[in-house]
Amino acid sequence: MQVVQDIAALRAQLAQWRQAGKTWALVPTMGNLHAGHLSLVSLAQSHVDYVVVSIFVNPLQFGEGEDFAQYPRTLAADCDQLQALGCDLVFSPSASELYPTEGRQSRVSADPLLASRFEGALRPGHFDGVVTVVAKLFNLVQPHVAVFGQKDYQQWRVIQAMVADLNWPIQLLKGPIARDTDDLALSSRNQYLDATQRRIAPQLYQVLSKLAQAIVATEHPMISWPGVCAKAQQELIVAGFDEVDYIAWVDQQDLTDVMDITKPSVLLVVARLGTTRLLDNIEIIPPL
Ligand SMILES: Nc1ncnc2c1ncn2[C@@H]1O[C@H](COP(=O)(O)OP(=O)(O)OP(=O)(O)O)[C@@H](O)[C@H]1O
Ligand SMILES: CC(C)(CO)[C@@H](O)C(=O)[O-]
Ligand code: BAL
Repeated sequence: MQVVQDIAALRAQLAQWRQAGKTWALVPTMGNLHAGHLSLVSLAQSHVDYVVVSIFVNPLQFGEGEDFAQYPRTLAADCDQLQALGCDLVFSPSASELYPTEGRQSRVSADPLLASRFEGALRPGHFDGVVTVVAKLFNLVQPHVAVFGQKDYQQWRVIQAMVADLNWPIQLLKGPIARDTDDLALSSRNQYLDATQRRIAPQLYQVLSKLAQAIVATEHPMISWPGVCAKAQQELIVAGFDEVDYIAWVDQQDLTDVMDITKPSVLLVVARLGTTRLLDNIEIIPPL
């Protein structure tokens, strides 16, 4: 497995693969890899000849007062895991390699319809930062396939829309949410939790699952939704969460509110334990 920091070395390797008629996938990450990331690499490996994993904590997608400085950076351990899995290339540029122009930077705008609610509302500028770095990575790596996780559902939709809107010839794959044994969605930020918070955290998925079951079992979910949503919110607070940022039931495509199960929808939830925000979601497929 090659580990390259600079764009020239990356391009030299890609040129060889291109000349040999090979296909490759990109799995973009911010590092501190866990089994969720590794599952995306395995998914990528089943579709192409070679897999590139990028590891870059992107300053553009962090807001004022967010955890950019403290975000865990564990490159050596990440590379060990990727090597064991048979990954072919790790691209881990410095910030100055990816953003060499001090003080100015052209940006890609995320679709405002998809990006203005939920994470976009709570983290202004976040999705413009995400799509800008993903666009740069796509231009640099020119992958045939790119893989993202369902855990960051809104991010998935925003990137899917960008790829379609800007006509990138890239096949996108969505990897399912990898969970711990107690069903907590794996996330690098889980390590910010203390022991008490970690015991509370799995309630997020338990409450969300009950909410999904209630929707599927109800004849007129639109009537019961405000009540069951408020109840779920209350259950999270009683379980020990400090705040519920949002619980939403939205269309899988345009992320607007839905009121029945005739179209594919998704339940999104974000709740806080202390300052740590935990994301989770469950897709609801219409009955046949
Ligand atoms: N539990 C998971 N299962 C599957 N994919 C995941 C999981 N967690 C993250 N991913 C995906 O891995 C990719 C890189 O995400 P990232 O490096 O931000 O990891 P993370 O664990 O989500 O970190 P953070 O705690 O910062 O949200 C994204 O496409 C993300 O959706
Ligand atoms: C897609 C991504 C790697 C862009 O920095 C990041 O938002 C993430 O890790 O989900
Ligand atoms: N996994 C999403 C990236 C972020 O929170 O910045």
